[in-house]
Amino acid sequence: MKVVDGIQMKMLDQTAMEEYKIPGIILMEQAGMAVTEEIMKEIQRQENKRVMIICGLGNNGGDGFVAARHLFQRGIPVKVRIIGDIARLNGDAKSNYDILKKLKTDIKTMLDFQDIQKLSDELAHSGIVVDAICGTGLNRGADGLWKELIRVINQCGKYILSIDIPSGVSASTGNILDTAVRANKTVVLQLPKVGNINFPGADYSDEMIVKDIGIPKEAIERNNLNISLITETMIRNILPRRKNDTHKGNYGKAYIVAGSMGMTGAAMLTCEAVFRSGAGLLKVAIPQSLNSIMETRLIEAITVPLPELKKGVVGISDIEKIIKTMKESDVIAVGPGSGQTRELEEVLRNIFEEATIPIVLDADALNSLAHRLDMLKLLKSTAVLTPHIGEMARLINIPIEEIQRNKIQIAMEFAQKWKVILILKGARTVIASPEGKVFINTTGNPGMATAGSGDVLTGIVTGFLAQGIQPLEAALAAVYMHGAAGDRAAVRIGEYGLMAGDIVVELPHAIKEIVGK
Ligand SMILES: NC(=O)C1=CN([C@@H]2O[C@H](COP(=O)(O)OP(=O)(O)OC[C@H]3O[C@@H](n4cnc5c(N)ncnc54)[C@H](O)[C@@H]3O)[C@@H](O)[C@H]2O)[C@@H](O)CC1
Ligand SMILES: Nc1ncnc2c1ncn2[C@@H]1O[C@H](COP(=O)(O)OP(=O)(O)O)[C@@H](O)[C@H]1O
Ligand SMILES: [K+]
Repeated sequence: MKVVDGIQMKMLDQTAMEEYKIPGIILMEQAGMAVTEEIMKEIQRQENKRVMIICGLGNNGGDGFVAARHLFQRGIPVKVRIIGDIARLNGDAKSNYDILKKLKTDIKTMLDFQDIQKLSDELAHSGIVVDAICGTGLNRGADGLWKELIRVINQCGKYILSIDIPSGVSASTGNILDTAVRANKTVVLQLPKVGNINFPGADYSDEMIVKDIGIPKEAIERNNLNISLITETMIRNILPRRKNDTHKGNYGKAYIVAGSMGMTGAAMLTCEAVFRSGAGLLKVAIPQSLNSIMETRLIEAITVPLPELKKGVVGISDIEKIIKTMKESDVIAVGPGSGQTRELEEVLRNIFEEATIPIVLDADALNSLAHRLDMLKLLKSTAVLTPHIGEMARLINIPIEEIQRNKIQIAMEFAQKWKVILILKGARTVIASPEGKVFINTTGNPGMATAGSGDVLTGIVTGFLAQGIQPLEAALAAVYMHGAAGDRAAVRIGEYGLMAGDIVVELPHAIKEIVGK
């Protein structure tokens, strides 16, 4: 499913109106009707059926006017309060205001703090509050009267339904510009906005329902929208069913270079995830002194002990052995628990120069790259980078907070600039492709914020790549399944005690649910 930012939604509205000749007032009518439908559902559930609709002066407010009219016609007690001077109403919103006025509904404007206080008193008698203050048109933080209005709405304790996006949330990023309405439900118009999906906007949107307002599918396709939500259907189409007449050779040879003294566990988790995502064979290169630990725990993998220059870490002296095994493999992953050394940079340089297979780079491989991003230019094959936000900050030398505020834009620019697939991990992982496509993942839960869960993701991407799934598709499927496995684990044992190993345990079940066997 496509997701849009504020600008893309405006373009889409324009395409519908200008090229498909759909009058804006018809779109607004459908938006208002969709909202009415949802309000009517809530009215069935609420004892107090009085509705208060709070409108701004833009088209979001216009949607509110339409809903007010439909509720009025159905005999529902409804009041409309407008924030700002109605002399500034125009276009379709003005037309709908005029109709409401003629119908002699209870409409008042709010121009000062006293009016907001009056609203506060009135809200005590309302059952449902509709937030139609502002939608995709938000252009700055809600301050002054708006701030007070939002405070009063949030404190009223009534059921709050937002139209399109809770007022105060940026549709393009999900950031809260100062303050925002905390909705119980958001009726999202036509397509989800980035701000409904990304945090913190997703928390403010709460329960969401996407409603068609009549923008033609063709118009949506024509706009070349570059952001999508990863859906279950998408993943079902990516992950093939296993054919009967096959052997382990058909499911690929994965090669992992991971682990160092004190971090053998990272390598272990990655390797287990490789097998649990269906790869046929796995070789793991591990510093010699750690080999016996690895062999005891992971009996299915073949270990390739590396002679060590320094005890417990991979070094440049190992490179010939690494390259030789790489040339016999279908995918290589480097980094989980590798330890950050100057030597690892050199190991990476050699791998980049020689590899013709997909490369997955995680953790210490990314930290090593941070000083030498230019090395990515050496790549002859596709690389998938899996930084969390801290690693991303180190990679591009931008503060964490700035990346957090602008995840999509930053991920997109990085993937395009360096021609890699970027998996920017977190609560709502963003995947960006060299072609400028961006995907947002919604599976996963805070229980996964625990040591080693990133190593598991690296193993899943590597496992899917080993099986010949195309890099972007492998990244999408891995991120989705990683979250889905985490969600299963959270259902079983809760979020508190969830450990990375639990994600590995649930992974095959999560895959089976999607693939069917
Ligand atoms: N043809 C269209 O464009 C349609 C738009 N629709 C609705 O219209 C919304 C977008 O409408 P608009 O672009 O008119 O804008 P909004 O209605 O979202 O915003 C209203 C106005 O508030 C002002 N504003 C923004 N931030 C403010 C702040 N912090 N403090 C004070 N004032 C502020 C701006 O001047 C803006 O024009 C969508 O979210 C959707 O609900 C729907 O009616 C469907 C059709
Ligand atoms: N709140 C959350 N919601 C969804 N996924 C999460 C959440 N917290 C963490 N995750 C996922 O867990 C993984 C954590 O990875 P990472 O930080 O690299 O862990 P580690 O370095 O310990 O292996 C990422 O894939 C991330 O998307
Ligand atoms: K709104």
